[in-house]
Amino acid sequence: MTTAVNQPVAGTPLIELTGLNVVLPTGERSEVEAVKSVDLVVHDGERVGLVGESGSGKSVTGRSIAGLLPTSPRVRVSGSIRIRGQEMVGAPARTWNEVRRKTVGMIFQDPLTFLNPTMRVGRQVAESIPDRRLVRSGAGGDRTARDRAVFRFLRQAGLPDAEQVAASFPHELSGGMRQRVLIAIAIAKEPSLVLADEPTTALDATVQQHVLRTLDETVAELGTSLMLISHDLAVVAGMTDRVYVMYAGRIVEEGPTAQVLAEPRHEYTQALLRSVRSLTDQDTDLYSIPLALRQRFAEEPSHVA
Ligand SMILES: Nc1ncnc2c1ncn2[C@@H]1O[C@H](COP(=O)(O)OP(=O)(O)OP(=O)(O)O)[C@@H](O)[C@H]1O
Repeated sequence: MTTAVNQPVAGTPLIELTGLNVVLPTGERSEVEAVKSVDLVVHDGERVGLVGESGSGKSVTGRSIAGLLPTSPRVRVSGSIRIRGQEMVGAPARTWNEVRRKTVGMIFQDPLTFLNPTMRVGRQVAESIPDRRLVRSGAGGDRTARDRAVFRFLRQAGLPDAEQVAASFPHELSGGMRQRVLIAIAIAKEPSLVLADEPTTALDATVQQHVLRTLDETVAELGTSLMLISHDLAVVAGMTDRVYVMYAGRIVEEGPTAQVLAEPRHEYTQALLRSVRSLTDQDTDLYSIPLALRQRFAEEPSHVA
């Protein structure tokens, strides 16, 4: 069967979750309803945030979109996951593989669990470049063309010393560099959606800001959609147009990011915002909350009451 999961379909959202429930086993006789009745939409070119405290169900929602839930037969998924209009609940593994190859590029919190420790970085990026991309660029599929593309993606992901990075093993790179490698791998696939789950949580503040900037610029350059999962409102405020707030497995609030931050309706969102506002006001980078909020509100006064 041929699927067309990477082809835009007029009037059809790129991602559409409807009444999604995910139950995961937590022990021999116990389970958790990690995601409850979630409705969520991402359109082509949109930047959407998913925020909430630890354990609220953000990652499980993200993994549902990438078909990366645990494989146990005790995992129960109900409701609907449509990708380019195609129902994915119950879809065979090969359809999910195709989605991950062409449509959804994921960036995880911990690159070391994703990267192969025994393979040089360049080869890992090379393997994610689809042949069709090289052929379209007129380069054909030969080794040199692929190497050139690898260096280009690494540079695009904020690694100017691309040749050296490509020749390295993951453990030879810093945390920030590894995270950029994941960005390179994700964008090399030319996905319709970059799904970044806490992409910078493990990094220190300065590196975090650089990596976020790279992700921001790269997504803008490629015109892909972005779904950014974070417990950190600061990150989401600076980089998304629309935000979903999750609490205890449910979406409790959704709207334009500036509006949700300016006039949070749900008490949980208000509490999230209060805790962020009590943070230091000394940050000066775009991706630190006080400034991010100020800039957002300054740029979009129509959203502010
Ligand atoms: N592989 C798993 N097996 C069993 N339960 C899981 C699994 N992954 C997550 N859970 C549970 O599902 C619920 C939602 O977890 P999830 O990881 O989606 O939260 P989160 O909002 O992403 O939190 P964090 O920011 O800490 O990652 C939690 O109760 C968690 O313990």
